[in-house]
Amino acid sequence: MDAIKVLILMGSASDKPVMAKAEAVLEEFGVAYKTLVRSAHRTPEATVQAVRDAEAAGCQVFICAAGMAAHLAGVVCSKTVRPVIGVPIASGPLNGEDALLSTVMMPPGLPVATVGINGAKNAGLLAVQMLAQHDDTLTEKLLADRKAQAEAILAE
Ligand SMILES: Nc1c(C(=O)O)ncn1[C@@H]1O[C@H](COP(=O)(O)O)[C@@H](O)[C@H]1O
Repeated sequence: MDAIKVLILMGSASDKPVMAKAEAVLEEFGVAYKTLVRSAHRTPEATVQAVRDAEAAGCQVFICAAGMAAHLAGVVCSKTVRPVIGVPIASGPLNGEDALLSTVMMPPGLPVATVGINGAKNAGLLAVQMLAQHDDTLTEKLLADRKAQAEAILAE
């Protein structure tokens, strides 16, 4: 795996359209990332291997997206002490409420920073904010982004 700062994992290729918003944020901020489809349920060994490979490649933050019984973020969290951001995906008959609860309700000792249902954009921004703790250039870009958001509102 080439050097990366963020690994995006998603439980199914059907999650890709939502997760494109996280990829767009990382591209906008110039953060090196990789995206893989891996499932804690369907490909458990490959999921663990992806975490190991990503850490060896310098990964600092994991973003894990899954719908329905969303165990991917929790399993990744069990394999790393890097921050894990969980994105509950709206899929299946419960429209993401199942994924939200199964992602956010981690047992004490294993935190997953969970964004809203389909909150892929915020997951990307949160990853950038984590990386910005040790990167002044990213901090400046985040401040410019907040300013642009405020100006867009005030111009309406
Ligand atoms: N929740 C999980 C996990 C997991 O948690 O490991 N693996 C796949 N999935 C989710 O199942 C949903 C339906 O998947 P399919 O569309 O492939 O049937 C997807 O939203 C996926 O993230």
